[in-house]
Amino acid sequence: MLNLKGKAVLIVGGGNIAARKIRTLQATGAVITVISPTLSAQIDLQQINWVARAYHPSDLNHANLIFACTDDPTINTAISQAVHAGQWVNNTGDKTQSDFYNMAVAKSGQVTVAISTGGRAPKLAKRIRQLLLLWLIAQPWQRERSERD
Ligand SMILES: C[C@@]1(CC(=O)O)c2cc3[nH]c(cc4nc(cc5[nH]c(cc(n2)[C@H]1CCC(=O)O)[C@@](C)(CC(=O)O)[C@@H]5CCC(=O)O)C(CC(=O)O)=C4CCC(=O)O)c(CCC(=O)O)c3CC(=O)O
Ligand SMILES: NC(=O)C1=CN([C@@H]2O[C@H](COP(=O)(O)OP(=O)(O)OC[C@H]3O[C@@H](n4cnc5c(N)ncnc54)[C@H](O)[C@@H]3O)[C@@H](O)[C@H]2O)C=CC1
Repeated sequence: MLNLKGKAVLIVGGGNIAARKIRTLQATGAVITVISPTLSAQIDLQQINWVARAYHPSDLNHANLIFACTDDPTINTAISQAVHAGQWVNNTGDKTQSDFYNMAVAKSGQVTVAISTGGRAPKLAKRIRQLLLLWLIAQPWQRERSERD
């Protein structure tokens, strides 16, 4: 639960995983910059600043939060190692090189439930999220709330 409104978030790489991270970040009001020679069709150009080239270490300047999402483990590692004091990095290909990582989030009405497997089984976290969401939607407080609203 980070408040990322107005924070500078840098995403290196513009593929499938970047697209997923961007979907989650969009709702937070973060200012998102993507550095990548290519961009997945799943990424909405209106929601990000796209710099269409390969990563350069100076790209890290001024970023609050960094996601290394390229398909090149050498680049992802270089990014993890180059972050400055006070910056937090998520190497999406290697949790041992990450200051933080992401949880699966089930949100319904006022309730948010986040699931972590400590990086051991992300697919299981996704499955649990899907089941939890079905359960959450069926709870009486959701109906009471929509009757009140
Ligand atoms: C450490 C972490 C870092 C981070 O990304 O923050 C991480 C790391 C890795 N994930 C890998 C694989 C997959 N990850 C997913 C899905 C999700 N992964 C997410 C989080 C995290 N993934 C963090 C730990 C979370 C935890 O504690 O469990 C979720 C929950 C949230 C999100 O991404 O925002 C999101 C569910 C979204 C949802 O709820 O829908 C799927 C399924 C799919 O894509 O459908 C697969 C295919 C699995 C398969 O096929 O078995 C690999 C192997 C890469 C490779 O080598 O191929 C690594 C690398 C490694 O293990 O270090
Ligand atoms: N954390 C997670 O949930 C998961 C993480 N992964 C990791 O994510 C990595 C990326 O996976 P995908 O997005 O599916 O790959 P992808 O092939 O769809 O995208 C890779 C992107 O990186 C860009 N790129 C490559 N070299 C670059 C450079 N030097 N500078 C800037 N951008 C560069 C490419 O242009 C492309 O846009 C995988 O290699 C794997 O390590 C994979 C599955 C799940």
